[in-house]
Amino acid sequence: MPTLYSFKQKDVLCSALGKYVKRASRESIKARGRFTIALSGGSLPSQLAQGIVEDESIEWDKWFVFFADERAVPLNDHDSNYRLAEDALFSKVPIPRDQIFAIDQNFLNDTQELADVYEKDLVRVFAAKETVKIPAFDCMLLGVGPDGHTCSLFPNHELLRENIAWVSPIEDSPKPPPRRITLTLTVVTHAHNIAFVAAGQSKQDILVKVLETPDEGLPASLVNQMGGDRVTWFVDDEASKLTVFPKKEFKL
Ligand SMILES: O=C(O)[C@H](O)[C@@H](O)[C@H](O)[C@H](O)COP(=O)(O)O
Repeated sequence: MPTLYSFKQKDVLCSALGKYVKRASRESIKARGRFTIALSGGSLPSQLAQGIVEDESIEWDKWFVFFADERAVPLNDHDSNYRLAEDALFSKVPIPRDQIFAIDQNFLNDTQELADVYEKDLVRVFAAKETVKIPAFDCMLLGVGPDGHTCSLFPNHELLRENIAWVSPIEDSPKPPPRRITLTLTVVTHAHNIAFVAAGQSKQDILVKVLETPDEGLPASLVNQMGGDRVTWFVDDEASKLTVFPKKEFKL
């Protein structure tokens, strides 16, 4: 069963998220010598940054950063998830540039190629598909949309059934921009630690659906079910106002 933490104030939420990520980083580096993390877009990069940028104990040189999803746009475009993360995080901490995996700008016109080339980056870091059937990220950081989408996995989309590719293209995202790439559900749910972050009134209804009526098969519910106790929700009291799902007290 997932863990739900709800915080009165957004800055306390961010600092708790930061503690969670720092612990995952410490434990992964101790166990495997590095920390592999996938970031989403939306408000997540700045929420994460608030909780970690000032921490001097983080071993940034051991971080390998991927994107849970990315829009097929130039890296300096306002729609780029990379740009969000660059502004909020990468520009402020010394993660080695060659350990930050952005999409390849040469393939923006062909989302299948864009996804395949990005998958090759995963293969380089996690080893070949023949050796590692599914890459296991140390930490997967996700947002959730009001429709229950997460990454670029949208409700009722055929992509939810993809179980061979690690990275898939999508050309018809209901949320603009339509052309994107995304980690597949298989990869997302295989991570050691999976965290959702949701804040504000606009998340009230979707939290009730995802946490209380998982049978609707929404992408965020599927991650919740498949990830089980590896899934942690960081929400604010505004977002969790309507849910009766049991909340835990945050202690780390
Ligand atoms: O690619 C996208 O369309 C966004 O990145 C999206 O997936 C985002 O993660 C959610 O909509 C939640 O965003 P917020 O947490 O900012 O509400």
